[in-house]
Amino acid sequence: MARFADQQLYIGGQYVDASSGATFQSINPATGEVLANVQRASQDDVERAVASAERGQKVWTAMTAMQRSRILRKAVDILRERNDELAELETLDTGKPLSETRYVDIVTGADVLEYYAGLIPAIEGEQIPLRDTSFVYTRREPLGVVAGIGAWNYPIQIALWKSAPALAAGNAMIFKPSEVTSLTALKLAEIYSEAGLPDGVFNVLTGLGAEVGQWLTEHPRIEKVSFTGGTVTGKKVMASASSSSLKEVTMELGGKSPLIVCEDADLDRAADIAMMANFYSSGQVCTNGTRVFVPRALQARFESKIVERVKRIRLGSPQDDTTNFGPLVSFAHMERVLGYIEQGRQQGARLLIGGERVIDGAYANGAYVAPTVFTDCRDDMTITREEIFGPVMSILVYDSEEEVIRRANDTTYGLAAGIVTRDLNRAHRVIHKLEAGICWINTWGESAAEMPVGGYKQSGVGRENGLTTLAHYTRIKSVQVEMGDYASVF
Ligand SMILES: NC(=O)c1ccc[n+]([C@@H]2O[C@H](COP(=O)([O-])OP(=O)(O)OC[C@H]3O[C@@H](n4cnc5c(N)ncnc54)[C@H](O)[C@@H]3O)[C@@H](O)[C@H]2O)c1
Ligand SMILES: C[N+](C)(C)CC=O
Ligand SMILES: [K+]
Repeated sequence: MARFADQQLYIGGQYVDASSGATFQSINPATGEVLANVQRASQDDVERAVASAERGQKVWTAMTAMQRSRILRKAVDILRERNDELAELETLDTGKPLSETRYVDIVTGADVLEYYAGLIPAIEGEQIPLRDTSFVYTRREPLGVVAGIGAWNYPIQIALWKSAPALAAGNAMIFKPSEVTSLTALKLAEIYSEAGLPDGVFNVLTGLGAEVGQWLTEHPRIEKVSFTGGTVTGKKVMASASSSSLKEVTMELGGKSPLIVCEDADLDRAADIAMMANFYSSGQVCTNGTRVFVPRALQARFESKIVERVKRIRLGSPQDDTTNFGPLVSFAHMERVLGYIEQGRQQGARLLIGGERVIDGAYANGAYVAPTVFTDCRDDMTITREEIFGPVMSILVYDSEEEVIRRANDTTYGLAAGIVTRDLNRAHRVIHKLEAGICWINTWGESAAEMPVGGYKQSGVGRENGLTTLAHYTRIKSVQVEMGDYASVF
């Protein structure tokens, strides 16, 4: 018996049954409990959602900018009022501790929605003078119906980071959450309706990526897909988006990001940054700095600071307020991470701490993996080349600035990078040479609404948040006006 009722689709401002008749389960990874049977959208349901979105978008875009801004700001207020309730649901579905979800997941989503709601009246065109009798003006028009496809690690935040700019720009969105964590995206749909969003402007289709995700990506009347997920999947999405209707894409993909500790760094600060960059959300954060480069002379001291901090981690039940390290998102993901840890051992990395599944007492019912640190890692190891997306830190040593920059960039990814040093000349000199889209100096992880985020190389295409993202949910129409004569050569 599931904890919650069967979860339906959300189309046209209401819950509706999927026509597939099929469901999948959402599981609480801390206990193995079945949270809900979630309906799987069919291709007919995708058609229903697109038709509803087209109708809703016409109502939405006919409103004034201030009317749209007020509705989205009302949704912000409701999100903040319901923060704790939504956090508890997110914790159940993801396994992330309440000490995170109460203060980060809904908060950072609502902040981005508030940011874009405020920008709606600022969406403007230009006037370009040509001559006394003629000028051009431009219009920034919405794309129409767009799709969002989310990953499982920050479900409601990702749904908000995609829908906020899309709706602010006057579009309607069909959002597919990850089938691993589908529950809070449906609550967001409820909240948008409660705030006054016209029916059909935000729809949620729960279902599998290879089904619903694919159908959305290929749909000829969907103008853009904003995708968050792994690079392998992202390439599939980009291929079908271009081969189907040449729709625009935003890709927020994987990473294997470097954190460079310099010999003049405050080593306690460097260790604190490395801990947050590897073990927050049990290591399931795309931007994590999982390759920690340390000067050879500081290796032993840095290792001991890391070990003492890992021993302080409070692994526990996500519902316990004192817990700061929960299970991984699923048992399948746990097995993937344990497989990487085994490869690290086999390929000669030296295990400093962790390295196994946690099965003491009740933890045996959950997908718990101990926070793990390898050292003496080489650039050619699987654990330093592939994204693990779990609580596994790899420490590598280096001897010169030139060498560490070269090695930090020696990856097909380019999502994030960071450096810890007291020398700000060196900080900017090195950061400017690192091939990454999201960079931090003497810090790690903060991602304000104003900060555009996205990857270089195979970590992504386009950006989320910041001014630039709003522009990418509009298209420019240029209009030339001629007030003088018109001469034909015929
Ligand atoms: N760059 C970022 O902002 C960011 C943020 C969070 C997670 N991620 C990345 O996401 C990955 C982990 O998330 P995940 O396991 O959910 O990723 P995933 O690629 O397995 O799935 C992501 C989404 O894509 C859907 N999907 C799967 N196959 C599809 C297809 N053929 N067509 C369309 N959609 C399809 C899934 O159903 C899911 O909703 C990691 O690589 C992580 O780095 C990146
Ligand atoms: C946390 N988030 C989604 C912004 C980045 C990657 O996981
Ligand atoms: K789940």
